[in-house]
Amino acid sequence: FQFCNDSMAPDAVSQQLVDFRRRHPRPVGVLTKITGRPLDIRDTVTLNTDIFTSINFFRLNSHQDRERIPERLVHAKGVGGFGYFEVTNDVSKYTKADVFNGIGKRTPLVVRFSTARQNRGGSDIDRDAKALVVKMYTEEGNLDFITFNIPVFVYRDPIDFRSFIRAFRRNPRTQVFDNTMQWDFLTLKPESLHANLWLMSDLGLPDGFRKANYFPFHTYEIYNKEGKRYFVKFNFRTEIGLFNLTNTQGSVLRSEDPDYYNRDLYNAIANKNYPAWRLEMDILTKEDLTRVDFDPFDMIRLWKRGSYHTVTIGRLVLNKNVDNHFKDTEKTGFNPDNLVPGIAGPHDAMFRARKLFYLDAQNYRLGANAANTPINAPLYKKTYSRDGVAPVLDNMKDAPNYYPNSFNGPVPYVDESRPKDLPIILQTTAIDLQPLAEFYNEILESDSHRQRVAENVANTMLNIPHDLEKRALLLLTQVDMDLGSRVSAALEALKMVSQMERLDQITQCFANADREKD
Ligand code: HEM
Repeated sequence: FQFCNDSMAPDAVSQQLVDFRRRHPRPVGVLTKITGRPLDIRDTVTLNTDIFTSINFFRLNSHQDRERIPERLVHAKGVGGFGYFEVTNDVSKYTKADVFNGIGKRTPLVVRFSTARQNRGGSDIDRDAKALVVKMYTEEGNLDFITFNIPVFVYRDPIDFRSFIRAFRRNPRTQVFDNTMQWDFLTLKPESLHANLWLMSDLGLPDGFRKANYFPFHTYEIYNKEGKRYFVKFNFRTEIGLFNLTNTQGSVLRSEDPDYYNRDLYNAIANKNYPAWRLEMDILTKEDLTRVDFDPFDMIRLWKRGSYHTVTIGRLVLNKNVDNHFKDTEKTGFNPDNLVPGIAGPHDAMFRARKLFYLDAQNYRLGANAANTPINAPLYKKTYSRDGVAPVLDNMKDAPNYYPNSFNGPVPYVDESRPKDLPIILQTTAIDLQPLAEFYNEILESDSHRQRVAENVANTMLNIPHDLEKRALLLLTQVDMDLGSRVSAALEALKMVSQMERLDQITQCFANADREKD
C-alpha cells in the first residue's frame, strides 16, 4: 500500500462556478417568487420597508428555517456520483438476475460514499470505516449494495448496533471522541476487535474513496433459472489499486483539506479519470455450507481460503458528478433489502434487522414517500401505495387503489425458480480470536505493517483508565503475544513522549511568566 500522488490533475472543484458561468454566459433566467411571479428588483431589498408585512421576505426566511433535514444516524458525511454497471462475464449459471446477465449490458446507477462516525460537515480524514453504497436502476427494480472498505464487520448481533455506534462516537457530556468508551466496549464485546484491527492497519486511512475495495459482508443466497441455489459474498475491487495515507499525511490533510476525499472523487470524475471497480463474487454451493468448518454466515470473520471459488460479474464505473448534492445524494435512501429476482438475499440476523431499520430511518429522515423521490424511484413501479406528503409522483392516476380487484389494477407474477424454503441459520455468541490472530500474522504482510498496527492501537489507548488499559492489553495478548507486547511498548513510548511534552509545556509556561515579570 502506498500514497498515490495523482492529485496534480486540474482542480475541477475550485472551477465549478467558473464552469457554470462558461456554460451560461447570460443569467439563466428572470428571478421569480416561488409562485412563479417575476420578482421586481425593489423586492430584493428590505431596508426602509415594512419587513413584517413582506410576504416575500417571510417566505424566503421561513423556507430557509426548514431547509435542513435530519442527518443520517450513521455515515452522515457523504458524497455522491453517477455511473453504470457493465456485465463482463456470463454468470447465468449462478443467478438469473437480469442486471447480471448479457455480456455488455449496462445498468445506470447512483452511489454515495461516506465515512462512518463523522457528522455532516466532519472530516474525511479519520481512521474509520469508509463506505460505498450503490443503487442500480435495473429493469427488475432497484438493487442496492451497502458496503465497507474492510471485509469483516464489527458485530454479529443486531442488538449491538446502538451501543456500538454510541461507544465509537462522541461522549454525551464532553462531545469528544472518547477512547475510554471505545475500549470499554471493545473489551466487553471482543467480537468487535477484529474489524477494529483491520481499521488500525494501512487500509484504515485510504488515499480517497476511489482507492479502496468495498465489501457488503453478508452471505447472499442467489438462484438461477432452474432454481439452483448458491451462497455468495460480493466484492467490489478497485481498478486503480489500493493506496493509503500515512498518519503524517493524514495529519496534514486533516487540517489543510478535511474534504480531501470529496475533492479527489469530484476531480477524478470531472477530469474523466473515471473511478471503476470490478464486481466479483466468492461462491459456495448449498452442499458446501455443511462441509465447511466455519460459519459462512458470520459477518465478523472471513471465509477460509481454499473453501470457495471466485467469479467476476462485471465493472462498476463512475462517469458523472452529481448536479446537486442535496437532490442527488442527501435525499438518497439505500436499503440492503432492495433486491431483484435471482438474488434471494442474506438470511442472517443482522440482515433481518437491517430490513426493518433502513426503512424506518428513511420514513423519519425523508418521509413516507421517500421511494417516490426521483433519485430513489425505480425505472418501473406499479403499486397500491397512495397519497401522503409529497412527492406522490402520478399517484397511479385513476387505477384501482385496492387489491385484489376485478378492474385490471396491477397483478403479481409467479417466480417459478425462487427457492421455496428459507435456510434456518443458528448463530453463536461464542468469541473466536483465531481469525484475529490470522489477520495479524498472515494477512498483515510485513513486520513493519504489524508495528504500524500496534502503534495505531496504542494511539487509541493513551489516557484510558489503568484498569481498562490492563484489560485491553490482556485481550490483545490473548489474540497474539507479539501484538500484546508491541502495543504495550508503543503505549509506554507514547506516555513518555506525552510526559515530556507536558514538562516542556510547563517549562515554557514558567519561562513566559518570568519574561512577563521582567
Ligand atoms: C443491525 C445492523 C444494522 C442496522 C440496524 C443499521 C442501521 C442503519 C441505519 C438506520 C442507517 C441510516 C439509514 C438512512 O437514514 O438512510 C444506516 C446507514 C448505513 N449503514 Fe447501517 N445498519 C446496520 C448494519 C450495517 C452494516 C452491516 C453495514 C455495512 C455493510 C452498514 C452500513 C451502513 C452505511 C454505509 C450506511 C449509510 C448509507 C447511505 O449512504 O445512505 N450498516 N444503517
